[in-house]
Amino acid sequence: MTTQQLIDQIKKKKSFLCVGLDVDLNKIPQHLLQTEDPIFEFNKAIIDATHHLCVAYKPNIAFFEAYGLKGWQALEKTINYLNQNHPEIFTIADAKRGDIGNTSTMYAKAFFEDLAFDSVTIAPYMGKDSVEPFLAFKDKHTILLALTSNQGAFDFQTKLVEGKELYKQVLETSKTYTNSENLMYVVGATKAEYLSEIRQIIPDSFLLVPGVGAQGGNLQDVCKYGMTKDVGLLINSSRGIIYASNQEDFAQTAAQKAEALQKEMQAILEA
Ligand SMILES: O=C(O)c1cc(=O)[nH]c(=O)n1[C@@H]1O[C@H](COP(=O)(O)O)[C@@H](O)[C@H]1O
Repeated sequence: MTTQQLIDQIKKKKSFLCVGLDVDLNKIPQHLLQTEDPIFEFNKAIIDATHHLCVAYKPNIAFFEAYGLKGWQALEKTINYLNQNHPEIFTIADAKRGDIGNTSTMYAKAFFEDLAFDSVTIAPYMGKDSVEPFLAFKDKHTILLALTSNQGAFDFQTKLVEGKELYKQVLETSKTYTNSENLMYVVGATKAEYLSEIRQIIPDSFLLVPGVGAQGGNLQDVCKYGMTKDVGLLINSSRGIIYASNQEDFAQTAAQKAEALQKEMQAILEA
């Protein structure tokens, strides 16, 4: 998917919501456990109930890998279901990969070609030759971890390296990579106060912003400091939406939570 197609979808739906699919069999409604593929059935129900309210889905690969072969098959069914039924929706493989060049190429093939995701999250710390293999894919997007939502972000990312915070070095250096127009970045919603400075370095790039809801990040602050003329934001919520109910009404309740966020986004876009 091109960035322009994503922007068009945001404008049409008046939403920049990304629903995170972090499926935990201990948290999903009991009745789904009787089905042949509880992970896929859960995702399908959530997608059917929320696709008109969001512009992206982000399956977190850990939650599939944890269930072995069945988990990976459920991931494949989920991305195929999205690509076949909702091709306009932006898909993110939250895999946080990155390795030496030839290995990164294989990761890129796995997520961009075999599974046909639009984007994948990547850890930047192995540098240029670990990121560029992902950037080589046309109309696919590489979402680099810049300043993450968790407390551990302060261990390294905000530390000064040659007089500049490491996450700023990541932003600046990544702009020099071949095909850097295919880059997006992760900035946690819990780090909204850093967004003004981040926008000075990457004024137009899309940001994937996790951490609203369960982690306490604030949507209004993120938009105030991080929004661009083309919105430039994908706000992710996982647990706050998909586990709002663990009863038979789970998909309907998820849709209510998604709609509340979408309405908040619409109000910001129309302000
Ligand atoms: O790359 C991510 O998506 C990510 C980066 C980050 O800094 N913080 C973060 O929470 N995430 C992911 O975003 C999702 C957040 O989930 P909730 O806190 O349940 O909304 C999880 O899948 C995390 O792995």
